[in-house]
Amino acid sequence: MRKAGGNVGITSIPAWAALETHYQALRDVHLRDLFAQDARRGESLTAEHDGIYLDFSKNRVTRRTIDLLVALAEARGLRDGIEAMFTGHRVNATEDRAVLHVALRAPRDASIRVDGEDVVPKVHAVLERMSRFAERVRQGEWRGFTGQRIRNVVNIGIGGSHLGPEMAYEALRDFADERLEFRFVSNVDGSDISRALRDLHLAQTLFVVSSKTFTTSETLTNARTARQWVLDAMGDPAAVRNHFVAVSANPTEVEAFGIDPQNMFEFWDWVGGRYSVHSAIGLSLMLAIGPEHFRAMLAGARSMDDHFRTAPFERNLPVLLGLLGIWYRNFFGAQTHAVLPYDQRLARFAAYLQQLDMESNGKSVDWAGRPMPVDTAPVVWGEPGTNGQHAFFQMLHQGTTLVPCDFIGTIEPAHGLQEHQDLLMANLFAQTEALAFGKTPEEAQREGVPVEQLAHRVFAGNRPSNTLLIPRLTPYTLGQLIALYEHKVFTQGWIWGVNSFDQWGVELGKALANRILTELQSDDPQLAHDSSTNALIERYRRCRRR
Ligand SMILES: O=P(O)(O)OC[C@H]1O[C@](O)(CO)[C@@H](O)[C@@H]1O
Repeated sequence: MRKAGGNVGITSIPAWAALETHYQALRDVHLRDLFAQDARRGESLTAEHDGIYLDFSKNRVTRRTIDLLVALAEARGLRDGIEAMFTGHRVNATEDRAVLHVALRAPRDASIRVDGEDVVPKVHAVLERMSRFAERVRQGEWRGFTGQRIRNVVNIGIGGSHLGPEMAYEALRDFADERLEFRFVSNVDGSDISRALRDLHLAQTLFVVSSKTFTTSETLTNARTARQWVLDAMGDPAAVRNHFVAVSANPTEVEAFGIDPQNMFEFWDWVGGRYSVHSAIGLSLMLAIGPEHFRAMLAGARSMDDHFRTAPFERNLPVLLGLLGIWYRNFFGAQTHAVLPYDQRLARFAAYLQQLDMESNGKSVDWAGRPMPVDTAPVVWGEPGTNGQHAFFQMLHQGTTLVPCDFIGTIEPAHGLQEHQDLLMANLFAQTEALAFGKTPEEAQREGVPVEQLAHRVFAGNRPSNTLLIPRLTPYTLGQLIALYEHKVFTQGWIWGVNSFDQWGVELGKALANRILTELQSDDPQLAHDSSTNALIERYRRCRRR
């Protein structure tokens, strides 16, 4: 099969050269002029799918830019890449694995084969097991060891086994069963688990240990601590059965940890950790919002999957977001990308996207191991509006760095405070307008700004943004939003020609930490690191509590 981005270096193809030339002509054109030249720009440079509206008119592009970017996607074989992913080809070439998070939301009657086996029935079988289990806990049938009803659920996981469920739980709390309390523990820093458990009654607490590999040291350390506390509280190893379930792709390690495989919910090596929120990794979320809402989230993601697979690139939301990202990263040299949800419920969305984007495309070699001739993943970051406006927006408006932004707004809130909502949305629209159009010295002077302050009080503008509007934040629309960004990341990775589905870059630090851990816990003076690391270890050893 063809690999990501074909075999020719991205900068050597005519589509890239055409974009270079076009960039030279457009780089100094102001958004003010682009809007002045086309009165309908704000309506025409938009795209919509199933209620999700994207306004990309406040980008430094013309229709021709989009055509050239689409031509780049075509030249890099994106259409084939999408088909390869959706049909179970091993697009994760370095790990020789299929990439099938889309199978997690495939309808029951679909068929997607990996090594000749249809994976869709397996997906639905696990979903049904999860649903039965979630209902038993929510109805109070699944009890703690001493017979008490489960009131607290603690998800223990990290990275993809944490960020997705935590983000989605925060987003969808309005749909959650209020009789249950949810906590998400990830950091190996003991303050995380001790704070999470401090006020919980362990006899009423269920731990969901989530780890694809079930070898991740942070998760296993936290899970061992939780297990010990449960054993101390209940005084009987049999209590583990009532208080611990696992979500994993590794039944052997789950059993070795002491969790009955009957209490394990499975997913598979063709689901990447950062793409796993729709798998059994979503169990804690399902416990919170219930199986029906969880299935609605899958349906939303499926709607975006179908759109990504079939819509023409110039109207394809994930493809457009991906192409615009490439335009800024590779032609304007933008180093970061801000994601700014004007919805407090999406407070963890940027953190979730950081892993999705940066762990996927933060690569400096292509799929064949050749050095990348162009930059790949930007630094993804962000905070909800309007909070960010009172923190870092100064830099977005007047700093020396170009930061393309995605603004995400929800039209209808879940609360009835319409005045708050109008103010929130007024701020969102105002920010995108201010970033794009700025304020000229003449405008500032007309407002009475004294000449000596003029330089400080003008806004250059021409700072690009996308605006995404969603009708309501529901399980369905959250599913759409997650799939939108998953496919944006795929689009970029495929066009750049990197493998978006491995993460070897996290291994070196892990291996060194294991070695240093032994050294921290021994008095052997022999240290063979660099002088800085040696001195830090020695200082810690001298001062640490014994
Ligand atoms: O689910 P696991 O196997 O515990 O891994 C957790 C996370 O660790 C990573 O492997 C990187 O350290 C991520 O890709 C993954 O989401």
